[in-house]
Amino acid sequence: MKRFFGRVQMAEPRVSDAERELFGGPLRYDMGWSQHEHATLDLTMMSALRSMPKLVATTLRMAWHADRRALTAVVVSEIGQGIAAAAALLAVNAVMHALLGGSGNATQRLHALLPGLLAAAGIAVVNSALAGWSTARAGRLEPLVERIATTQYLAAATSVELEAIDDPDFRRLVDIAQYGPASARRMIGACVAALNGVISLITTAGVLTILHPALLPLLILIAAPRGWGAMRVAQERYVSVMSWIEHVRASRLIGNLLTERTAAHEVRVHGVGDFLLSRYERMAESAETEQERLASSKALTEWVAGALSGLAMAATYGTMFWLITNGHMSLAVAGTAVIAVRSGSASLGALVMNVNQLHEESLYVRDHGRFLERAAERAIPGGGSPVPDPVERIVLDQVVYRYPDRETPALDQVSLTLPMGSVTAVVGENGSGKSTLMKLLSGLLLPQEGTLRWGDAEVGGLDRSEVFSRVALLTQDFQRWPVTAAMNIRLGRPAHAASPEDLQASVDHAGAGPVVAKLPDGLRSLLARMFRGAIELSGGEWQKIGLARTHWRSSTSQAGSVLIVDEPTSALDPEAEIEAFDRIRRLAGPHRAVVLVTHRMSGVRHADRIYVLHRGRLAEHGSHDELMAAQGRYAAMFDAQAAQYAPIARIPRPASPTVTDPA
Ligand SMILES: Nc1ncnc2c1ncn2[C@@H]1O[C@H](COP(=O)(O)OP(=O)(O)OP(=O)(O)O)[C@@H](O)[C@H]1O
Repeated sequence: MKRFFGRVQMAEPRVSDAERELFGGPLRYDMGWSQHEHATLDLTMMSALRSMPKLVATTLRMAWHADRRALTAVVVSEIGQGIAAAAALLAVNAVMHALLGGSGNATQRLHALLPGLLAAAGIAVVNSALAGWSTARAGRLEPLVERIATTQYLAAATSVELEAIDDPDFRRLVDIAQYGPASARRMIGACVAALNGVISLITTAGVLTILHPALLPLLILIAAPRGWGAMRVAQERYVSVMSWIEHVRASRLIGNLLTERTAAHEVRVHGVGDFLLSRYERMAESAETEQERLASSKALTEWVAGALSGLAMAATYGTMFWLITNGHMSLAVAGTAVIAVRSGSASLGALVMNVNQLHEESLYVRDHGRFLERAAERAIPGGGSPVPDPVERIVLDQVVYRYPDRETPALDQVSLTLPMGSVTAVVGENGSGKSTLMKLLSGLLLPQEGTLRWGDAEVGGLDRSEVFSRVALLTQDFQRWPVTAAMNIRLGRPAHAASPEDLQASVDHAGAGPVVAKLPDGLRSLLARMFRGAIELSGGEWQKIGLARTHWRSSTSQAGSVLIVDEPTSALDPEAEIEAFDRIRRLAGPHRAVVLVTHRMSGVRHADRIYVLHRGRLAEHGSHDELMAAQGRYAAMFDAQAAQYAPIARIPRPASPTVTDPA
């Protein structure tokens, strides 16, 4: 009994050997479905029914905002279908009476049938027209709701502070909420179906009560086991999905790795392909065993539900037989009742399934709503004062910045000045805080202590979109947009319309002329390997396009701007690197400051001022000559790199390991 009526238990996940070998145990993604685990496992028929009105209201509100006329049409047509179903039953009743309860000869009886039959046929035509109307209007509503929800999601994701994007909890919410829009779309369909189910159930129940009051409880008795069966099967499926979601993800991860372009080299040369494929098969086999178990369990539950429903049906027919033989019910009413009971139990079964689906989808829609709320809390504030004009310098004073999940600050009491027209270099070992400093300078992060001022204005009080408009960024991992070469450059300032000819000066400045000349369609060539006919550039060629984009942004910026370049030459050959540093230096102008971050010491020696960071603190600063004379950290770094190019007197060879011959 407990097998069928007890609480559905979460099965202990069975980890395949392949998973243990690869991941050290089950992969546990802390996102998506697992967040719904408890909400979903709580799903009982009562809790699902209790939450029904709220869910329907949420969906209807969304649909109302999307297109109120389409929504009204759907509701009207669904109510119309319910009324048509009731009218059809009454027409059937009239036919039954004419057939079984009428008087006269056969011809007269057949004539008496005609009005009922004609009415039933007319109602069927109206009903199908209403169903078609509902389908067409719901077909408009569904994509509309999905589009609105997707736009809300994307707009919210792009409007938050960078700090939120770096926050793992927020990222998780971003991941989960992506399923919301599709669920909102499916909820419309489920809602319409549920509405249809409720209306036809009410009308059928009304007709049955008119026919005989005893028939309504009997209808419930027939439908209840099927409803229970549907709910039980759904619960078992949820629990299985919960238990197996991590394993499904693990095998999907392997599948992706096998086909990913970035892994293609090692998959082939290191023989990783065959190895991972065999693990994939073993993991898939254990998932198939679970599917088989689930199918058997479903078959058994449905059989029990069917048997109970059959017993209830027998009891119903028995009662009807008793009512007829004792003269409490006419044969005609009994005939109509049989049809009404059948259609009523089908409606109830479908309703249970739809409520079930509504509940499942609503979990994702709720996540979507939660994400929108959290994103609004963490959005970059709008408004603020304009950036002063002119700005003579940007000044950091005793700035401290600590990442949310870190104890030690990434930047600790850092002070520096960027005068317009100057080139400032920032150097330091890995993890010393250079990139964090660049994020602060570009307005992506705000100081937690100390001040950052554009002219006399504190950055926190400025209109951030104006600050961004004064910044040009070129980082090592700059975006390689899958669009044409021209658009790749123009996206440095997308709001500024430009023809490929307008971009030529930027191409020339970046030394990207030969790169563009090689492209089949010049600047109009598509740069994206995933599309047919597109071209893939090498890392160094991409960096030249990136530099052209930076030039385009700088050349279209207003007075008082800053150009931030972070490791811009890592993929360039030595000659191109020297040229690139020269071009970047030339971008400094009377109203533009350039900040350069690099590990290439040769690139910074011509900077006006060099700042050396060490473990988030400013270790020293000065010109190249001053810092070399000081013989501190900078001089040590510079000398270490220079030594690699010094003439080699004698290359010491490492001692060969002694190999003993076992023979
Ligand atoms: N998003 C982040 N969340 C948490 N900690 C971070 C984040 N980004 C950087 N850090 C930490 O802050 C410190 C400074 O990192 P940063 O990237 O600024 O150094 P860097 O000098 O640019 O290093 P590299 O030369 O390797 O690029 C490091 O300890 C790093 O682990």
